[in-house]
Amino acid sequence: ATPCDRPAPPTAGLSHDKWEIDPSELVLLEELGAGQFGVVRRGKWRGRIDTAVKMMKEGTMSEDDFIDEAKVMTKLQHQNLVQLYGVCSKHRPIYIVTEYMRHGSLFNYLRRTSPDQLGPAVLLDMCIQVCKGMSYLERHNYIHRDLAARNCLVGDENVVKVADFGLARYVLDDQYTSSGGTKFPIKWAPPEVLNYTRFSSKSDVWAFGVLMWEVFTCGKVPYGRMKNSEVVEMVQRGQVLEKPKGCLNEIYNVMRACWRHAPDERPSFRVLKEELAQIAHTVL
Ligand SMILES: CNC(=O)Nc1cc(-c2cccc(-n3cnc4cc(C(C)(C)C)ccc4c3=O)c2C)cn(C)c1=O
Repeated sequence: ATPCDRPAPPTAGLSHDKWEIDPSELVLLEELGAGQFGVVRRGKWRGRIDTAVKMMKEGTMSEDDFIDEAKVMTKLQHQNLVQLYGVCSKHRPIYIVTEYMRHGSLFNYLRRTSPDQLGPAVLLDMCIQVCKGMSYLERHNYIHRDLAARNCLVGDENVVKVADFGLARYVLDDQYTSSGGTKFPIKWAPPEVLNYTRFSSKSDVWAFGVLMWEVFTCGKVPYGRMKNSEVVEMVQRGQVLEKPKGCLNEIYNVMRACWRHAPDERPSFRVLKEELAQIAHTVL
C-alpha cells in the first residue's frame, strides 16, 4: 500500500478503464428516438445523473475501433459539447452514455418554437454557442464530419451543444459513408468532400455556414426539395444558399465566408467566434 505520507502514484485508480460504465449503475427510462446506431433512451446514472443511452444495434458500428476512441472522446470537455460520460462495452449491445439535453435536436427545436421566441439575438447566440464548441474541437484537431442542426441539442435557457462529433467514422452503413449514398449529408458538404471526401476543420466550417442558414430560417431544409445531384451541381458551380428572410447582411456575409470554394480561404472557427461576437455586441 502507498505510505499515507506520500501522494498516490498517478496510475492509481486507472487500473479499471475510467471510461467504462457499470451497467448496474444505469436505470433505463423512456425512449428518446432512434439514430444511426439504433434506439436511444433516457437514463439515470448513479441514481441522479440524467443521461442519454445509445444502445448500439448489431452491425451498425465498428465497435472495437469506437471503444478505442472512447478514451479520447471522454477527454473532450466543453460547455458547448454534449459530454460523453462513458461506455458499457462488457456486454452486447454496447451502450454509449452521454449527457442528457432536455429539448432534443436544434433542428426540431427551431421548427417547433414560435418565431417571436426566436429573435435575431437568440438565433445569433445559438450560432455562437455551436461555434464555441466547434472552436474547441478545432483546437484539439478533432473533426466532426456531420455538423448540422439535427446533430446539435438544446438544453434549458436556449443552451445549445454539439453532439456525436467524430462518430461518423464508425458508421458501417455505406449508404451513409459514401458520398454517392442516399444517407450522405450532401447539403452540408463542401466541394472537396463531394469530390474527394477530404474532411477537415474547414469542411466543418462549410457545414457550420449551412447550420447558420438552418438557424436563421428557423429550421428550413437547405436547398428545399432539390435532389442531391442538383445540389452537387449547384455547389460545384459556386452557387450558394440565398440570404434567409430578415437576416442581417453582416450575418449572411459570415455564412458566405464559410462557403468559399477553397478550404483555406474559409475562416477558422476561432476567427468565426470573434466575428460573430463582434456582430452580437455591435449590430444587435
Ligand atoms: C427530448 N430530449 C432528447 O431527445 N434528448 C436527446 C436525444 C438524443 C438522441 C436521441 C435519438 C437519436 C439520436 N441520434 C441522432 N443522430 C445521430 C447521428 C449520428 C451520426 C454518426 C450519423 C452523426 C450518430 C448518432 C445519432 C444519434 O444517436 C440522439 C442524439 C441524444 N441526447 C444526448 C439527448 O439528450
